[in-house]
Amino acid sequence: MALRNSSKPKRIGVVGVGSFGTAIANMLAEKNEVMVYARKEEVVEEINTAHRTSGREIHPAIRATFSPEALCKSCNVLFFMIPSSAFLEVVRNFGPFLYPYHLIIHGTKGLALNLGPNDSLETVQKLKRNQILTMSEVLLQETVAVRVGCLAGPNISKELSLGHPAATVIASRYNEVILEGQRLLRSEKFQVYGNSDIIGVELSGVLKNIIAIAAGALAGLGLGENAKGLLISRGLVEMVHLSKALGGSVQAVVGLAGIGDLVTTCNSVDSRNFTVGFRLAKGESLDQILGSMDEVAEGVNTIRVMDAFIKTAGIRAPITENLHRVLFEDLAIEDALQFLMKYPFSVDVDFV
Ligand SMILES: NC(=O)C1=CN([C@@H]2O[C@H](COP(=O)(O)OP(=O)(O)OC[C@H]3O[C@@H](n4cnc5c(N)ncnc54)[C@H](O)[C@@H]3O)[C@@H](O)[C@H]2O)C=CC1
Ligand SMILES: O=C(CO)COP(=O)(O)O
Repeated sequence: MALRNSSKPKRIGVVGVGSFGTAIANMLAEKNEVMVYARKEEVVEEINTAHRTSGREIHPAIRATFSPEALCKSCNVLFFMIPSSAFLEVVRNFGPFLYPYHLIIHGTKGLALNLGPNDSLETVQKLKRNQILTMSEVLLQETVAVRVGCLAGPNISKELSLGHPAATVIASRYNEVILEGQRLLRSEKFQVYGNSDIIGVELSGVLKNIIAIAAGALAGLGLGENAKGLLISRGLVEMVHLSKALGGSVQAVVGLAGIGDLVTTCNSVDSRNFTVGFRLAKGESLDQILGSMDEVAEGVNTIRVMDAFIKTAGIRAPITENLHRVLFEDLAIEDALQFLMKYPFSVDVDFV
């Protein structure tokens, strides 16, 4: 089994040049040779000649390829920066070219399903834990890669691209993944923390999107900062319970990837999840909103997945359950809010 590829110095690979992939590739390019993968030939051409794509500047030193094989041969470290809806397909395309010496860090804040070939969320309706995969679980299940990590934290890509100060968490069971992520990304403007609870950190990034949709809805209804404080604190409690039920630690949720990202996303008009909630509250339908967005709002699918899990696990997650009704069962946002205000939350903090 090849554990290390010791040939000449390698580039750092980035898979996906959307909003977040571009921001991370540009940050990596400040101190590393970087190669990005895009599936479309014209996007590769545009990056290599004009150093831009979709209106975003690409660091002139970055090279692009549309070949998974070329990327895997050129790079020992790969950052997967694609939406969860495409993650399995992309990982399967890369699988034949990945070896155990590859170190992979993903930045995806969504979930995948592990169902039979003829099953879907509609047909199964209830989900057990082993039918839900975080992206690190997809990587470990689908490839021979071992040293896998995730990157999560309050990292709105637009702000990263402007060079505003920020921080993230690299989580992995392998300390060398954390150290390598820190070495590659840390700068005067970007702090990188480590955490060994990769599942807890991934789930923190995934679950805060649900609360961000709710925060956008509160803002859209013009309900003020007291209501937002209430939502963020109850949302944190709900994130802890859901994360624990899925195998994450409390410690991960109360860290940068949990509460840090929760506060950022619940306050940012640049958050796609916040925007979905805001526009819903302004009267648009979910289909209208998703049909007009070019970028992914992971929280919408996460609410579907978590609602199906909640039903099976027998836990209560009133914010998620009510948002599910709003998004998929035509409950009015105002009625969901009424329900939540009458919900008998009695203990302030019940997880420490
Ligand atoms: N944009 C942000 O501020 C942040 C995003 N994230 C997470 O990063 C992930 C990606 O988000 P964004 O970059 O914002 O999304 P995006 O929608 O801007 O870009 C997604 C990229 O994936 C590519 N892609 C989609 N399907 C593909 C396929 N089948 N094969 C190859 N490439 C494919 C697209 O071409 C595009 O380059 C999401 O899970 C998101 O939650 C995390 C932190 C911040
Ligand atoms: O996760 C993010 C910032 O940390 C980005 O949030 P959105 O996906 O809602 O834009």
